[in-house]
Amino acid sequence: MQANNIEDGNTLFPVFLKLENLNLLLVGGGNVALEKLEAIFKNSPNARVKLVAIDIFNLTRAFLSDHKIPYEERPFYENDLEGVNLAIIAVNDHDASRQIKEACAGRNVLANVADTPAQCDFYLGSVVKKGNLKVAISTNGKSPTVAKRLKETLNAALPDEMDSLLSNISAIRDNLKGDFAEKVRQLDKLTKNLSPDQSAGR
Ligand SMILES: C[C@@]1(CC(=O)O)C2=NC(=C\c3[nH]c(c(CCC(=O)O)c3CC(=O)O)Cc3[nH]c(c(CC(=O)O)c3CCC(=O)O)/C=C3\N/C(=C\2)[C@@H](CCC(=O)O)[C@]3(C)CC(=O)O)/[C@H]1CCC(=O)O
Ligand SMILES: NC(=O)c1ccc[n+]([C@@H]2O[C@H](COP(=O)([O-])OP(=O)(O)OC[C@H]3O[C@@H](n4cnc5c(N)ncnc54)[C@H](O)[C@@H]3O)[C@@H](O)[C@H]2O)c1
Repeated sequence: MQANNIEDGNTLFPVFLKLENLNLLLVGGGNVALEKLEAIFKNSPNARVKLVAIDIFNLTRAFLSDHKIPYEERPFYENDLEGVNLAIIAVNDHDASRQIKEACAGRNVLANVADTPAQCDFYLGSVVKKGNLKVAISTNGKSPTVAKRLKETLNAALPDEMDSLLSNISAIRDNLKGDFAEKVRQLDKLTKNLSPDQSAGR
């Protein structure tokens, strides 16, 4: 089954993962592995990650030490997938990359294959974060650079007060009385001004 046919429009289904509850294996210790580590730990500081790479670059090694991430400096072995839920394959050898992806598929481990978008079960997104608010952007693999630029635009456009707004609404939400429909009605009314169409809501 093809995970994502990038020729037929954007069929990706976005989700937000709780990486502190999942085991992630990162294969590769070079520049891309470091970028993926930075992206993971910026979002999920308690992510459960281990890394395996033949050679680990100094900057990657420093990041691993700083974040107390377990690693082994050797080639990938299939046993590395024991207990693993997700894998990111960031190696500079296409044959090895494909073989590691096949090993993942054989064990139902979802894999991101950094050198081959067509083989990815999931992509990483470009992430805008304002406190509790998180917006993830994907261009369906067409242009990560455009995703990065959109991130910068949204980051500038979203007010910094977004987090206090979320905290206030969350407190109100916890104290709402009534049945589900009544709660939805009250929350829609309270947040009406956030919609560009201010007549929206019930
Ligand atoms: C969003 C972000 C998340 C992250 O990595 O954290 C991310 N790439 C980022 C940056 C970035 N990546 C690349 C450049 C160089 C310029 C350029 O090529 O545009 C830059 C820009 C830069 O670094 O400035 C090169 C590149 N990337 C991929 C390939 C392979 C290929 O396309 O064949 C190549 C070519 C390798 C080569 O030529 O050798 C593939 C993927 N990169 C993705 C995500 C997935 C699709 C996301 C989507 O749907 O939009 C996907 C498919 C798989 C994946 O990696 O998950 C992060 C945003 C940073 C931010 O937010 O600041
Ligand atoms: N998806 C993205 O965002 C993105 C961005 C740029 C580049 N890329 C692609 O990602 C790949 C990796 O790029 P890089 O700059 O990190 O390369 P790199 O040369 O900096 O690092 C490659 C790493 O893979 C390791 N490795 C190779 N074979 C291995 C094996 N069998 N088992 C364990 N480790 C192994 C090496 O030891 C090294 O640590 C390239 O193919 C590149 O084209 C992807």
